[in-house]
Amino acid sequence: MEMHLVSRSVPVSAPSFRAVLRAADAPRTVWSAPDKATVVGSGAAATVTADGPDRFDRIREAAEELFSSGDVHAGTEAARPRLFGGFAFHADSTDGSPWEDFPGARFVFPRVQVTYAENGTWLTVNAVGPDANAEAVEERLARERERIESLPDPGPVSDPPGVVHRRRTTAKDDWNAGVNAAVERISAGDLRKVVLAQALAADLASDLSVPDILDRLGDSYPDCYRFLVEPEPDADRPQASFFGATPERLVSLRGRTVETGALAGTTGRGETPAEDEWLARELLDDEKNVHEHELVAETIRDQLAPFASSVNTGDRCVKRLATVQHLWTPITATLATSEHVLSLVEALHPTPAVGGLPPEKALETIRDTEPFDRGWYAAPVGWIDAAGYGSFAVALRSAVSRDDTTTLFAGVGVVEDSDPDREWDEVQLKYRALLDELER
Ligand SMILES: C=C(O[C@@H]1C=C(C(=O)O)C=C[C@H]1O)C(=O)O
Repeated sequence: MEMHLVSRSVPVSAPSFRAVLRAADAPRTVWSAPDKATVVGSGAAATVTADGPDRFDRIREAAEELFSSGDVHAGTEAARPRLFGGFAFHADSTDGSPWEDFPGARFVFPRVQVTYAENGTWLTVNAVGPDANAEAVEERLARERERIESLPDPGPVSDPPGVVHRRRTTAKDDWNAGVNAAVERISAGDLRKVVLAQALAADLASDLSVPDILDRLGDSYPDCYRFLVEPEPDADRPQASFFGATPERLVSLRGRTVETGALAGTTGRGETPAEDEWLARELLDDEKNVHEHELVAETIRDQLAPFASSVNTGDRCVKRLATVQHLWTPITATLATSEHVLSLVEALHPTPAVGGLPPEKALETIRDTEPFDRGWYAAPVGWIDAAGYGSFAVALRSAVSRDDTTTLFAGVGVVEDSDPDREWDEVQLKYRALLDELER
């Protein structure tokens, strides 16, 4: 099929993010980075998917083909054509529950997109295929504009749905055994670090409104990346949604400027500002957490080095979120030659913030230990454009919902002096970000 692409945008008077998302069709898309435009996508004008270890290259090739013949009037940079999506954590396919509908990689070019940018709100209509033509897209744009501008006010944000039942994939004893076995491998010199995760399935008391949750997460976690990814609707199954608010950037590329960072090492929030400060200081001084963190920072620098003419590391500091505090080191680089952002995504994923060291042994330990499929949890989510620039986050503080069950994921870095009880508590703390939006 010839991949002719047509894209048209106009400014619109802004209905709220929640009103637009509530009215969007599946597959719905949300992407919102701190201090950047927020995007809501409705439907798919085109979809590219890939599986297996070559999935990064396959997506890049498909994107290049899609963007190769564009008739684009975007009006503003934020509304230029972008593909939104992500990857599975592991290179082999994800078919365990609740990931049945999620391929190894999937990106969507939204059919209708609303972009909340610094210079106003933009409505975009896209079409792809042999029949795509400017006239039809402009007509659709006029119709969509009328529809969007007359969307009803959605009223107050709904209460959390409530949780009637929780099922853990990992019993406490199994967790202790898994962490202890990993610590033994580390002591034996087989492994330096491994990130072990758990899943928690929450059966809900009433319907979940993903738009309402994402809206509230925007208020509670303004410094996080919010995302929503939906697989192709399937008539035989209720729609699945993967969403979250993650503090971790994997990598952004614009021109030759690369922005990334190490985020690893965790403590809680205090009851008072003084207690917060005390916990932050303790985290900065804690040998175990600093070690766990530095393995991540070093590895990111090593992975970037082959691409870069320079790599710069900022000061290690504390990133304070509503429920946790993390050690964070900003890292920037300048590329030696132009690269596609997916080459950097492939080189960096998974960093030892979510995988471990050495990478192959850590992945094997994860597979042997975790009794569930990570699916897209802890994997790259973000966007790419026609220039090969893009921005990716690590899909943490995330959940998959389908029907009346929402499955949450959270993990912790295990190093030589890890204690299973403390690591268990840290997993529960990381669940809070989303569990607070589900429990009454
Ligand atoms: C693995 C997760 O978080 C990662 C692990 C951290 C840690 O071990 O301290 C901190 C932030 C993230 O890099 C998660 O949230 O599920």
